[in-house]
Amino acid sequence: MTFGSRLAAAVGRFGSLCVGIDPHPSLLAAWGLPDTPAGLDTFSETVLEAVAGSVAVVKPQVALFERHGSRGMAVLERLLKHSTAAGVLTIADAKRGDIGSTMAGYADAWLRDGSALAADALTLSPYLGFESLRPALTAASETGRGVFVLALTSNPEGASVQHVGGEDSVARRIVQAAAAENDGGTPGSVGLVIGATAGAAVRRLGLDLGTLNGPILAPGVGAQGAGRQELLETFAGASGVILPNSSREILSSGPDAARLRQAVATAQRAVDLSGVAEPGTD
Ligand SMILES: O=C(O)c1cc(=O)[nH]c(=O)n1[C@@H]1O[C@H](COP(=O)(O)O)[C@@H](O)[C@H]1O
Repeated sequence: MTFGSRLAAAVGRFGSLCVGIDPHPSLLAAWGLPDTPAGLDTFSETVLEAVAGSVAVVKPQVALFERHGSRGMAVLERLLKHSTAAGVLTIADAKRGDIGSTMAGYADAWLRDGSALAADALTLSPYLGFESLRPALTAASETGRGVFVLALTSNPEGASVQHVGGEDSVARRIVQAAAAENDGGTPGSVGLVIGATAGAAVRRLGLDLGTLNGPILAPGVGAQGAGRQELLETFAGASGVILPNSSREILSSGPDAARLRQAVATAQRAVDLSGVAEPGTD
């Protein structure tokens, strides 16, 4: 079964919220945990336990494991395995992108069966050229995994690259290139990352999100200020699954499991777009 189909099924069951597992040093401190691999492990397992059975997908932020070297990455390996065992899909947020020959190494690490770091999907940066991502696209397609390619990121600096080109902007080309990877039938497994805060740019650059036939990861909910209204405005023209991601806002309610669950439920309600009229239709 493809990632696109597995994701659609999981979202149908649990809703579309993606919970980011971002063990920032400040959050570890707030939870009374040491900034060590053991602290990361307790943090990650507590979040997973709180969300298992109620969310479709988690997104561990790789940098925050990598800063602890091999022992941090071992914690991430365990988290990926335990998430799968708990029936929660994983998006490894590593934002990988390299020249083709060495991109194959990243693809083997994150998207191949038997790799200790294999996740259900991986975030990719296309700014060495979309085609340089081919080894990851191939590995994902061969193993039933997915990718999320950065198109319009939620940080203000992204505009200096992604908005370049006017009507034929860099972001627009990324959207078109990703859409070309997804055939029209089953839900595609080549997704995009578009910040939930990027609605004005989506409109100004004229991005057509209706033809992607793949999922869109939408970080920026909560700590970065986006909510239901921003999601509606940004993704009014989209047709596939939208995965709003919230990390710090949810995580700051830990370490108490009941409070974490409550924060997840609150975020799920905030991003639930079902039954909401589209802007301008009321
Ligand atoms: O690829 C991402 O996930 C990502 C892309 C983007 O444009 N903006 C963005 O914030 N992210 C990630 O989404 C998460 C957002 O975290 P919070 O702002 O704490 O909810 C972090 O892990 C970011 O690295």
